[in-house]
Amino acid sequence: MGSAASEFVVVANRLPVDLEKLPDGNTRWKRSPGGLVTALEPILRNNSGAWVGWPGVPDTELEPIELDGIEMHPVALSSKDVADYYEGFSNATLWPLYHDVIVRPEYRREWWNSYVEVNRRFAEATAEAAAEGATVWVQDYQLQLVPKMLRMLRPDLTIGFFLHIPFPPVELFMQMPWRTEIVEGLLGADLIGFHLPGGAENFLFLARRLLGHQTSRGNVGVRSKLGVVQVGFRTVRVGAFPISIASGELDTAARAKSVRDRARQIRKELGNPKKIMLGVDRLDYTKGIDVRLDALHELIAEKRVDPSETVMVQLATPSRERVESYVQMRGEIEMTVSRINGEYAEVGRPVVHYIHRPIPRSELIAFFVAADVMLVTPLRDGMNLVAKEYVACRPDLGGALVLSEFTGAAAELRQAFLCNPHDLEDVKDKMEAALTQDREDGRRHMRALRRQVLAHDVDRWAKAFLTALSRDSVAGHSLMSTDPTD
Ligand SMILES: O=P(O)(O)OC[C@H]1O[C@H](O[C@H]2O[C@H](CO)[C@@H](O)[C@H](O)[C@H]2O)[C@H](O)[C@@H](O)[C@@H]1O
Ligand SMILES: Nc1ccn([C@@H]2O[C@H](COP(=O)(O)OP(=O)(O)O)[C@@H](O)[C@H]2O)c(=O)n1
Repeated sequence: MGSAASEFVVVANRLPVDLEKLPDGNTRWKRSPGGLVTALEPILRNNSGAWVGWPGVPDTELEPIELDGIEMHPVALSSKDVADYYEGFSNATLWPLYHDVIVRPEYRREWWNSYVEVNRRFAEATAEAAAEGATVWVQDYQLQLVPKMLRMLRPDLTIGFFLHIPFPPVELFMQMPWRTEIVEGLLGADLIGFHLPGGAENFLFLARRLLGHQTSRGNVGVRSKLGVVQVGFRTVRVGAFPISIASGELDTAARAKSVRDRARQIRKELGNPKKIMLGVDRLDYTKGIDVRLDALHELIAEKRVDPSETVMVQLATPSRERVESYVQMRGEIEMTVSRINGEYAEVGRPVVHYIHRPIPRSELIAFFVAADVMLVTPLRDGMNLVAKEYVACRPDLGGALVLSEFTGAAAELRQAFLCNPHDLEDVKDKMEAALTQDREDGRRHMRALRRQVLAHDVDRWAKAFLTALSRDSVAGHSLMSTDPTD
């Protein structure tokens, strides 16, 4: 442990910034993709601490570096680690298994071995970075073994773990050949957080049935009524903490004149259509981009949507581009975009505008402000921050949100046009209803949605989790204790 060791350490697969190697041989840092970084970056920026993570490029050893007030501790991954631990076990085994087996998970021993080895490297790097008695917050499915490994290296630490994706139903989790090791790995934490009570309850059941631990029974609450697992003399607590966004910052940004001007300009560049529909996602098969495209295609064919008045913009950040299921899905989505445009576009006036590259944050906010209908249609999603970002960007009370019931966000955003992404007729009906909603009804719904998103921001999420974690370390709870953290 060095003298500059930190009292608060976040550990995540990625650093909040990726190192980019430029063609001229120079390097620069750019924002990493995904909602985990969106949520945690402002928290660490505002509370000094360290972040342990991979800098996003393989075979690169870097010294710790301070960026934007955060002490970054890069963990190096070789090209083979990236193939086996990141693309393999994390994103071709765990990701599909935890997202309801939308594609078939692959169980390969060499990927598992790499997962164990890389988790050990993260645990060792964290043990180095953390001060005596520090609080460490481990993030997500890529690092489920770290809590136990870290506890063995540093029993003095308080360790929290948060899972950003759904925790699957027990019957699906039981497929996992290394299911015992994963549950044991997580139980190294003092507090394990999930987005929703259902995930926490699934985990409690496994701790009881698979490992034979005594656990609390009954329902887990939202930010309250934690579950408990007794692991020898240690008590591990389990809870539901739905993540959110820096909603106040986005609300302010969306009110800026420059953003509103840009939103108007976007409308003009799109040909001033009557209605703009928007999708914003990493290009991932869980996000249901194909679902919304198919729904639009049929709505146009059935003459329920007029392609001369309505356009759709799909902003898709490249993601996990070498994983086979992602390669295949990209091909299918691009084919559908071409088919819709081939059948219904006019020269210079596409129906679907598709952008497959990251776009700057300010530009994204302007798109949220410009869009009449936001399409969030995942087949399964842990939370989905995009839905909350859209709502935060609508202080004008305009716009409408079509939201899949299979997102974590749907548990909170009840005033959206909720749809079942497995039922195309339902998606079509909700898209049509959102496009044709009465202005006053729309304002009423948006006001209710905004109340939820502005009141429950990412600071509140972090505070709820960290308060529960610190109480846990001091109080030493008994098996059946419940302890509201709100
Ligand atoms: O790091 P990548 O492989 O490029 O993936 C990006 C992130 O995707 C996932 O995000 C999840 O976290 C969000 C915030 O809690 C949540 O809203 C969303 O539903 C999840 O899918 C992944 O969990 C992260 O680890 C990745 O960094
Ligand atoms: N083209 C895009 C798509 C998403 N994003 C951001 O990436 C994050 C996605 O978070 P999310 O929780 O909805 O989903 P994941 O990608 O984390 O699964 C949001 O903060 C989006 O604003 C972006 O900046 N540009």
